[in-house]
Amino acid sequence: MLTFNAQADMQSVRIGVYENPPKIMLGPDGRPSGILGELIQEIALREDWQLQAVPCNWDVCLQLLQEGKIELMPDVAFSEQRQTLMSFHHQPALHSWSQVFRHADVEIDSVLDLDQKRVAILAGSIQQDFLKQINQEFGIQMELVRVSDLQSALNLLAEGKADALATNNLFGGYHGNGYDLKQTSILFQPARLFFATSLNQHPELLEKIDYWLEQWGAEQDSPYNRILQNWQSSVEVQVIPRFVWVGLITLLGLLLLALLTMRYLRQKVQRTQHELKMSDDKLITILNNLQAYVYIKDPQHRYLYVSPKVCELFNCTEEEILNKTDEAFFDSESVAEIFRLDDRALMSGDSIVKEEVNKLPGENEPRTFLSVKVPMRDSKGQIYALCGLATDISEQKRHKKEVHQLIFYDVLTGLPNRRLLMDRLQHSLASRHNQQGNGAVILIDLDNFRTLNDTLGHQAGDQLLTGIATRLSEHIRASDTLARFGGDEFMLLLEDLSTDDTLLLNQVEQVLDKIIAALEHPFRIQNQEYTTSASLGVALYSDSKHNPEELIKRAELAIYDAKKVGRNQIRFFDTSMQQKAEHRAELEFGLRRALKNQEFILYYQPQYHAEGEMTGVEALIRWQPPEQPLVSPGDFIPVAETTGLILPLGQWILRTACQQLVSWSEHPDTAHLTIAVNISAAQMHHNSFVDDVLSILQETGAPANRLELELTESLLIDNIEQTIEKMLLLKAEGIRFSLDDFGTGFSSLSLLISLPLDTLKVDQAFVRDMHRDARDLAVVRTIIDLGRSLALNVIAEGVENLDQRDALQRFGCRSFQGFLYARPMPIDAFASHKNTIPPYQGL
Ligand SMILES: Nc1nc2c(ncn2[C@@H]2O[C@@H]3COP(=O)(O)O[C@H]4[C@@H](O)[C@H](n5cnc6c(=O)[nH]c(N)nc65)O[C@@H]4COP(=O)(O)O[C@H]3[C@H]2O)c(=O)[nH]1
Repeated sequence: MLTFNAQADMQSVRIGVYENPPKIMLGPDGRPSGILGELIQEIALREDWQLQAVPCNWDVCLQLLQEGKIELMPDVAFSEQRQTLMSFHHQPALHSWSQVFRHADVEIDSVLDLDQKRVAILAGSIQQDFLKQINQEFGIQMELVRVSDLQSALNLLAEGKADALATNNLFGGYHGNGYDLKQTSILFQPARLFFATSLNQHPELLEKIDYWLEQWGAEQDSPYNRILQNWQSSVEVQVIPRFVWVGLITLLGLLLLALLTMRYLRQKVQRTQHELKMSDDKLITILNNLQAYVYIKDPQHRYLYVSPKVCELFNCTEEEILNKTDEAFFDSESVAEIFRLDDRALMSGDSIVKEEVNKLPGENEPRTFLSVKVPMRDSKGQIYALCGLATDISEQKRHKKEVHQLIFYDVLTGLPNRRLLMDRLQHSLASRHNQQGNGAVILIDLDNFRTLNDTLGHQAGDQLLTGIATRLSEHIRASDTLARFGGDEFMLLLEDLSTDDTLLLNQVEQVLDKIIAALEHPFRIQNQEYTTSASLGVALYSDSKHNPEELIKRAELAIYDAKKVGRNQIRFFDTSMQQKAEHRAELEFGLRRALKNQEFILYYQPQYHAEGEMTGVEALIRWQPPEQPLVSPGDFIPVAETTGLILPLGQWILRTACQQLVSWSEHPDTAHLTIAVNISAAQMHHNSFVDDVLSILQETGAPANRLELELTESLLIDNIEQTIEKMLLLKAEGIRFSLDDFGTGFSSLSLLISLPLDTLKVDQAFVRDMHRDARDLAVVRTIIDLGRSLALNVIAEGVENLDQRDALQRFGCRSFQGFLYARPMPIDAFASHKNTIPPYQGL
């Protein structure tokens, strides 16, 4: 609070005084001294202020000012923050800057030298804040020793408890000599010094100070300048001349720039360090989780680094592995190979990628590693180590092998399968350009395999197939390929055979003999001896013009031909087979079209009783292609049977015959006539045969007892029980059955007895030759006798003349069919047909 001297109206102004020479201090007379002390005395003199010095240290002075216990505080550097607490005049009372002064014994040239140094500072001063920041910005560890007054700081320096002092330049300069202080180049925070009042208090005091400073600043010989000059002798720099100020600002700018640069660099270093740490961490995480073995070895194969996976593999700790070579971990053979590859990479300087197969002691199976070896170079390009990355691919390898086995090998026999054989054949044909030598494919088809399967079961079949595979494998060369080609088919591919035709045939025949011989010996199937045979089809090749499919087809054609003759046959493919095959293909195509375009016609051949009366007809199919001659069934029925076209064709025949029966049933003259329809094996064995026949009967309304189904002996070979079952079902509906071609096959009497037959047909081949061949005559008589004894109707077909008819009748045959009476004819011709053959006169 300002007080006034009542007598002289003098304003009492209390000023805080602390020891900061040469700027401010308490004079021996108890009055403010130093530059600012004397200055304020000069002003007080002129303004009639009764100046009262209140001794305090910096902190206490500030406190007193806040509390209003002093009016003025000298030597206050202006700052934005202080402006919120105190009020300042405008004209700076003094300029100064902060500077680090070192003890003469301590080396400090730059900010970085402050690291680990004890620097004394006035507690709460602006130097304190700044130096704290320096610590942070530069990442140095400077110890800030706080003191309540600057004298204490000097004492600490004198006692060796501080290495440096950060203070204003004036104070440092003033005490430089006395305390062995040396200026450093660390200058910072230039400051403008003012007298301050508590915030917004006593503006009149500040106004007066401004007034006098302005006055005196302009005068050369003003009290202000005299004070400065007086103190000049005690400090090296008292007032900063303008050019020094500019220099200082520049210096400061540079310092700030340096600081900023340093800060930027430091941040960059920190960032880089951080990034390095991050990538280090990342790298360690990656290495720890990598499903690969990573290592670094020196040129002597000693491990310098191993990833955790390597430790796992060797079942050792990192310490146990480092400095050891692979000799400690793999078997000797593996080690030799590892060293060889390591050395190759180290010597050549090139990376190596290789599959390594190494065996670890104690493991039964070797492991396969996909290994990458990369030589490591120093800054001069010298190789100093080898970095490796290996992945265990054993599982994939095994898996790949299994998949390969499944794709290319037959599961049952372990032989190559069709696919692999085709592949090898393709390869063999493709390499014909470069190689001499012919080749052959031999298709081996087991006879009666189906019967074995049906009678003894699939296991027996499998046993035979594996037995055959083993036996045949023993008789072939390593360069030949034996494959399982299908159910009961094997294929043998012979390569590099002679180019001489005769020699080539000899070679192939030798192999065929070996195959036949190998199969001749009985096999042991389910503890029984089982003898088998095979049909062999051979196709030779000598150039690359063929493709694999074509060659296989040729072998199949040959085997087809072999099977036609019987079992246990060998056939070489020849071009006539090819022609036949092509003809068959054409026929098949034509038949499909014929079915669609309804090019078929049903012919009827009458059957007569001995008395001359027509009893029925045999329906015989004809194919009438547009603008082409009629095709007889002998040419197309076999193709229809093998292609399955017989099923739709058979249905058409049955339906047409049934419609004819319906039409005849409407006329008394024809109502008694029967129609015999030929049934093929494929039709009979088809699941829906019975249903198909019955539904056609129902659909057409034909009388079932007028329909006769003609079966052949060969049809009865397979599935006899099932065939009988079907016959009984149809017979129950009134349908009749006749057996064609009886005597041409091998049917036994017991089979004949078990069949629900109505008619037995004497095959036309026996009838034709009965007068030329006594054996045929005997067969004819036997069949007729047999039929009669079984109470079957016996009909002879192919009767061409009266001699034949008469002889047959003499033997007891009562029914006839043949050109003698009529040829097969279309229905139109049938209406006008009359029997002109006189009855037998002999009886
Ligand atoms: N040399 C001579 N031949 C005579 C005489 N009498 C009849 N033939 C012929 O003998 C064959 C009798 O028929 P198949 O033995 O059932 O033999 C038939 C039969 O197996 C089959 N076939 C004919 N039509 C059909 C049919 O509709 N369905 C089925 N599945 N096969 C049929 O085709 C074979 C041949 O039929 P086709 O050529 O019509 O020949 C017929 C017939 O024309 C004769 O006195 N002398």
